[in-house]
Amino acid sequence: MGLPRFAKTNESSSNLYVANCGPAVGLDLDIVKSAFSKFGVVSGVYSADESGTRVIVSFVDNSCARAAFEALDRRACEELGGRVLHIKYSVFQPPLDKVQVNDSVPVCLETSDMNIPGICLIHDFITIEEEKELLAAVDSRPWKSLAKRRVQHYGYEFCYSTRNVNTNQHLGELPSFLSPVLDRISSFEELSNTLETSLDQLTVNEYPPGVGLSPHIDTHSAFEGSIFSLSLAGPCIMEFRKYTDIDWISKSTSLDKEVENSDSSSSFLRRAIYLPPRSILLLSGEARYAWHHYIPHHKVDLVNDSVIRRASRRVSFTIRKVRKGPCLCQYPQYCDSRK
Ligand SMILES: O=C(O)CCC(=O)C(=O)O
Ligand SMILES: [Fe+2]
Repeated sequence: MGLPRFAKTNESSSNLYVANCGPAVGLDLDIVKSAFSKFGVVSGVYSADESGTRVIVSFVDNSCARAAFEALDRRACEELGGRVLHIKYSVFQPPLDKVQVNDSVPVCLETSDMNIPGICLIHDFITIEEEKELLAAVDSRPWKSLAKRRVQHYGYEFCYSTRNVNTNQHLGELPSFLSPVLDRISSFEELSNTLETSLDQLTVNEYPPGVGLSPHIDTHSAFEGSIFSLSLAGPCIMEFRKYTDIDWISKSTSLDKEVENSDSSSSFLRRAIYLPPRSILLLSGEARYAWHHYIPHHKVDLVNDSVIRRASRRVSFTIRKVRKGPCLCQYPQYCDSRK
């Protein structure tokens, strides 16, 4: 993919066009990112053009971009070798034929804005060092290739054709590299409140850019209680849908299906959340049992007016508890144990 297209603007925005810094003057994009990160979460830093001396710094939030603009425009920036930066606001101009954006649903940054009971996102749940260790651990183990992504299963194998697990085939205890994550889950009140029994299944997913997951509810009869999803290496958008007037099972497509069902005939509530790397998402209660979740198959997402490019990969750890009996949830219309 070429350079993302940005245009300068006088209006406040979450993207900054920053002149007089960049790789051509010895400032790699990650150094620029770290200098601007003290003003808030930077979702990406890109070369603005081929010069190597002009970059775009995209923040997740407009107010952080404004703070950086006010602190750094036409001033010498110590962290960037004392260079005097010239900053303007900038807007992303997607080439409409190429970039698929998440159409009209606003993307929340916090689960408290989503109005879905039972959902909770914790940012920076693990450190950069821990993230590196977890990635090294899974990369030293064998991956299984699916059509578009790679997976690993621990505890129990998840079977994609039946969307269930064979409880008679225990693969063994969860691996020791997961222990710090499990301990931290127990130490967070928001997360451990919903946990009645110990987690015993881990699915590791590796998504290349442009690959997502079709809308699904994790099978009620396969997993009980809460589901945790830890994001590593790259960000994504996760969308949630609560279907209101259709047979739910027709929407529970295979996780690997490339094209989403046409939804023109059904109606559903829709929400979206930005999942940054190192965050953990808890789905419990209604969020887990009644809402479909889905990762759009995009290379670029728009989070409000900020452009977020998917990294070279996103790795997720989905941690669950395998169910040994029928599901007795309060959401029978979404429950395969009642069909
Ligand atoms: O990648 C993720 O965060 C979610 C994976 C997921 O929904 C699943 O494995 O059922
Ligand atoms: Fe899922």
